[in-house]
Amino acid sequence: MSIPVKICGLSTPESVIAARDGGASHLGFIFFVKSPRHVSPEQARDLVALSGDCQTVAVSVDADDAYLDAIVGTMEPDLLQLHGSESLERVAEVKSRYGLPVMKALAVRGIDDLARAQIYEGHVDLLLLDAKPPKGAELPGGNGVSFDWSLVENLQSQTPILLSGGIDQSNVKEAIALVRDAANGLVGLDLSSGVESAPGVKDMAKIAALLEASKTGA
Ligand SMILES: O=C(O)c1ccccc1N[C@@H]1O[C@H](COP(=O)(O)O)[C@@H](O)[C@H]1O
Repeated sequence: MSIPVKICGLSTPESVIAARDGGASHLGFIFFVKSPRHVSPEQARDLVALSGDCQTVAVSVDADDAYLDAIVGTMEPDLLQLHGSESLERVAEVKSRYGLPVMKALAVRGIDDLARAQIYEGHVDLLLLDAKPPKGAELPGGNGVSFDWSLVENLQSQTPILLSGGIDQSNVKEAIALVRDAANGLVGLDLSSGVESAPGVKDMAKIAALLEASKTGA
């Protein structure tokens, strides 16, 4: 059984097509200027035109209304991923301003971080668990690091959750098994640097291989 997989940080037509044709459920576009994966709203709009049946996701980090207006108005995403320290109040504002589903990313290192997931229950449409960035990292996500996945055993969420952070060829089987065995809300995977040959440079063969693994589990 295939599980939902979001391929994030897409910035070229080739990578969008590889993710789409490989069977990705979601395509993510990064709006964060410090990221090597950053795209403008206009670039994203042109890439979204190639997205087929995939859900398109605009990833922002503590963005203000003006920036979100430009992103939403130009790219017309299906889903907004909030990857900063957006409060419950900000999440509610964003949901009502755009009328779009929201996925809140949470940075996890220890068990206490998972408790915060509970706060967003019922207020967001999806949660994404990513590893806390390493000390000194410029990016809040896309750092290719994983948290201790055994922590998710402690989770009980009614809100669907994507597992994220450092998923690549070496650990994708374990990640798929976690999702397939889960009775706690984990429904799919989200990955970015694990399908790259260099920061921001997607590798089409890696995209195809990881998506194939999500179908077969092998
Ligand atoms: O990828 C980025 O550059 C990025 C920048 C700002 C916010 C979020 C970002 N990426 C998100 O982080 C996860 C995990 O990435 P990785 O697989 O560890 O490289 C990714 O899926 C994006 O949602």
